[in-house]
Amino acid sequence: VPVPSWNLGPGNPRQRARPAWLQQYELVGKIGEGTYGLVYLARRQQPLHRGVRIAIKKFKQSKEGDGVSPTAIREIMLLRECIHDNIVKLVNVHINYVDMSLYLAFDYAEHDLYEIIRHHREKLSSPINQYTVKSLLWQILNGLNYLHSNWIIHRDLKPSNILVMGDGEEQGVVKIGDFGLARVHQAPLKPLCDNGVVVTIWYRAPELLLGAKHYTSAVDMWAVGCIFAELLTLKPLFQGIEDKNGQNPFQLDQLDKIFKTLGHPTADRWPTLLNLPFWQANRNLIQGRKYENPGLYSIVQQPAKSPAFDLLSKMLEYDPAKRISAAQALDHQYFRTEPLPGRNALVPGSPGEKVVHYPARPVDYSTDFDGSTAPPQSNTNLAPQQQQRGEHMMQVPAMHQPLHLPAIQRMPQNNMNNFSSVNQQGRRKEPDSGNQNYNNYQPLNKSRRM
Ligand SMILES: Nc1ncnc2c1ncn2[C@@H]1O[C@H](COP(=O)(O)OP(=O)(O)OP(=O)(O)O)[C@@H](O)[C@H]1O
Repeated sequence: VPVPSWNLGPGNPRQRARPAWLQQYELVGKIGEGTYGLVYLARRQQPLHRGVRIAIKKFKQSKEGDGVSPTAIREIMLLRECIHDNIVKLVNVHINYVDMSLYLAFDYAEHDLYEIIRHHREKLSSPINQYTVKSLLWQILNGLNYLHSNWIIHRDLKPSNILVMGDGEEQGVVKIGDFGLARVHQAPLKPLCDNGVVVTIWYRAPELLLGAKHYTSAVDMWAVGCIFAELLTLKPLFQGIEDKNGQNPFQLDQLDKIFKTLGHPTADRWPTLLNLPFWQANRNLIQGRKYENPGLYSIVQQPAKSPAFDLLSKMLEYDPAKRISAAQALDHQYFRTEPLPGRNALVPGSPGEKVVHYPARPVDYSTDFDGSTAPPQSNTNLAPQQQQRGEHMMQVPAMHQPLHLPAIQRMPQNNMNNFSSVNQQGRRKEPDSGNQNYNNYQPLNKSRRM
């Protein structure tokens, strides 16, 4: 890839200030901002991988200013141990010892479910085809089954954390990302009271909302159920309004939204309910309104007896002990009925169906690694293919400056009558890399397109 004339040369003092690790990349721009840092798009420069896109996460420093945060360290430890088709791959790690900032480079994924769902809802006004829904779900479960089999709970699954590969050899393959808050858990489960609650409110399992002291892998299955419903309807299933002043993790509105759709939980259906701290403490508030007629099937518009509805209701089972596991879900009838799931989720489900072209991830071309904004560059400096993509190579600066960046706007601006703008995204990080033997590794080899 030709380097634009205004790019930093090796003699430039700012260029020399770049750590060796960062010199392997040409920064394209900023693609996102999460709770713990910024995400950039860059291109690899090594001869064998020249031009290959990569997502670089720069972590904010911890508030205490005492170097790389424990969250980041935890993420890396997890990342290094995870290798799976459906888990985003960590390709490089760097700590800048000058300011103790941390950079992680991941394989770049052009799409995520947040944007795919939004495209169907706002641009196409048409549902995602059944084959795509099934293939996405199967791969999410496959990645999750791998994590759960290795005692890792994700805890922050939501559409923006489910990445999908764009054009290329892995097109349409799902990659679970953002394991910032995932932890290796070992039986017996550790108490979590010191951690606070971490799952974004819309995808948060009822036992967490009611103060359960332990996470189990069932919290991820609840989130997958919510994502499954959202894939079917293009709208978040339970859009509770977060009470930021409330007694976290107790979120009455979120619980109310769940109860309204699934009916009020009962001790018959969920015996350990009575032991949950906020159930007892807020009896009057919670039970003020009793919902008895679950309306899930009318919301997702699936026949109550269909395999899709059966699987969904098993994911949204109140009692975490009875909730379906990822391994069981992969074995469900839904995945054995036509259309069968495939490795490339983004191809049409049947001949004659139109291919959907999802838009490329929006990139803020003007923001640099340190968060500063570069003056607009003339396109005449760019190689033809860069001009076509509208890309500007960024100068990579010295890295000692604080980050003061506005988040990239990902909330829908209009056209959203039924879609509350409350905290849709939820934010956190991801992980991966290592090479261990995994007993439950399940390659995508079961269906017709694998
Ligand atoms: N490997 C990747 N390839 C492409 N885009 C990515 C990659 N990893 C993350 N992103 C995108 O970058 C954006 C920010 O990601 P990040 O994980 O930092 O935050 P988040 O998931 O939006 O929120 P939070 O970190 O608070 O959970 C998201 O849009 C996400 O889809």
